[in-house]
Amino acid sequence: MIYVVEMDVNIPESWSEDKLADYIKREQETSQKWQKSGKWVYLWRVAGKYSNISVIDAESPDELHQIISSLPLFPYMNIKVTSVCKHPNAIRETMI
Ligand SMILES: O=C(O)C[C@H]1C=CC(=O)O1
Repeated sequence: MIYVVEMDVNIPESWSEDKLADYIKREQETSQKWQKSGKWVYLWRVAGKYSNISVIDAESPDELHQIISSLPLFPYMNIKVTSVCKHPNAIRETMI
């Protein structure tokens, strides 16, 4: 199943630079692990916002939740998930 996921990140103002750098480093390691697995297919920055739009190819809603909630910044995100399927007029055979 293909999911389009928008993640808005809200970093608490009280965090030190060191704490933020630690989270960002672990966030990178985790998201790149999923990207290398092939399940996290696209990761784009939303221009002008601390947000991303991602395309995740997960087997089920449970697996999607496992992927997203493994991110260290997960507790600090507002997340919108849209499940998509092939459009009947799409000329490409594959969705991704
Ligand atoms: O920076 C972000 O958008 C948050 C986060 C989600 C994936 C990733 O690598 O970082």
